Amino acid sequence: MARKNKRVILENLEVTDAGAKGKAIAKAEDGRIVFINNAVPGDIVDVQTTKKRKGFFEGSAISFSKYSEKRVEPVCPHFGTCGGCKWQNMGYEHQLFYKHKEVEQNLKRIGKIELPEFEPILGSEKQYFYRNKMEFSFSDSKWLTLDQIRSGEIIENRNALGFHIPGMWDKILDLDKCFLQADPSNAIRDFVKEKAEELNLPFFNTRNQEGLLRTLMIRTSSTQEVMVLIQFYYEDKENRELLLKAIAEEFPEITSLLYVINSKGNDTIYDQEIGLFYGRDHIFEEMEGLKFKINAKSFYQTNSEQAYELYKITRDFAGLSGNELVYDLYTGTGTIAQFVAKKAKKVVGVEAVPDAIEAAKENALLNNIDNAEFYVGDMKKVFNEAFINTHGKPDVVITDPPRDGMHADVVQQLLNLEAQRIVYVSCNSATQARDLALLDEKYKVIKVQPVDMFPQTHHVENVVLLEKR
Ligand SMILES: C[S@@+](CC[C@H](N)C(=O)[O-])C[C@H]1O[C@@H](n2cnc3c(N)ncnc32)[C@H](O)[C@@H]1O
Repeated sequence: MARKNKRVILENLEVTDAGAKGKAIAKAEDGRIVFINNAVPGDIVDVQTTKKRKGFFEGSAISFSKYSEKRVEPVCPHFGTCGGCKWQNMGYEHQLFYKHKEVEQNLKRIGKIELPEFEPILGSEKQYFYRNKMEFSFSDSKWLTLDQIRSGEIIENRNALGFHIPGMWDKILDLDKCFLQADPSNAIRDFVKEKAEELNLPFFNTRNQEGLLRTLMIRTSSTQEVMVLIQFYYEDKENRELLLKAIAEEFPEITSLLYVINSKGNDTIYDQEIGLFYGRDHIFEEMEGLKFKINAKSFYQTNSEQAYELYKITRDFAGLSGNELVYDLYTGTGTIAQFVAKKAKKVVGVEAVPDAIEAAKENALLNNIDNAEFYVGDMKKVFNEAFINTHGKPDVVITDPPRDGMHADVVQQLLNLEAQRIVYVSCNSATQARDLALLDEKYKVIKVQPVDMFPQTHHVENVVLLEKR
């Protein structure tokens, strides 16, 4: 194993592409692909390898003999250390180009199906401060940069509140500023850290599982409401209340101040009881007059403005006239279902998470939507003949599965169903391409529209319209 990964330096590589997990791509002299961190297409670089396999290398650019014209100066002081925005050093028009290219290559190479000309990728109007939800971790063992270590300076305060260093479960980057969520996000995070230190509250140590403060979640919304949740490792009522009271006083714009006492090994809150310190236990998002109630555990698309664009494309591709029975598979909290309900006879949403279905039903009531029904279930199990007999054969199916795509049994059931149209929304065009290849037996791809929901990252959403042959 050690031999396999023996580090070498590959000199003078011309970076020609970007894609796979945000890495830049070049070809080594022996023809092997090299996946490179910290480089941009057009750079000429020397690469220190970190991984060596039969068909490829992985590594980081260590010196540059030419800088690409596609480069821009990253705005964030944490670029390069923080794993969040790997493409911040590439102009936005180039980010869009490589996202579009990745979708196209996946659909062509993996799908191997007949494709129409793609719609140009839809960029996000906001390229920074577009997220409505951020989660930060507390740690008493802050990540030190190489410069800090080399300086020999003794850094006594190792408290941090920020993001995990990529690939390091116990090391947290202490953030000065993050460009992903609009104010008051940065101000709240900074204040919480300062106040916690003033109160001498211990930051968490993941390795030893000790310390009081675990995570901070901030949600902002298009209705200008703000939700803040602090996760504690154990109950220390006096200090918990001191900290939360100080936050409430400093930020009157917070409409929902929550806490969790979580003594488990991991810090997911989904199986934990949420405590309400101040305000309501939820905030609202609004889209085209529809209201969506969001609690601490709710899923909601993290780029609200671009989610609206994505949903409009989805509804447009569905081509509804008002008479159709629509299935919305993997419906989450039923946002797409409610978004298309006005234009359909009836919508049936299916989702595996019971809480999400509860929220979908509550939101439908809130929005006076009486032609949408929601059911809990694992698609692979519930999407059967009995389900179809109960709810009817759909005219249109909208499907928005997780990154793994659809289970082969679900695809087979879609083939059996023979709905006139399928609109396939995906956050992973590789698995989408695999599923499209299976659907090709009965469906032709009519339209393809990539959408950028996450500027500065390599992630890309893709909407495909299929029609029955
Ligand atoms: C990409 S999200 C789509 C959410 C929703 N369409 C939206 O725009 O908010 C995928 C959803 O699929 C659900 N899911 C994952 N696996 C599932 C399965 N096997 N059966 C049903 N739902 C599943 C997840 O819980 C998640 O809500």
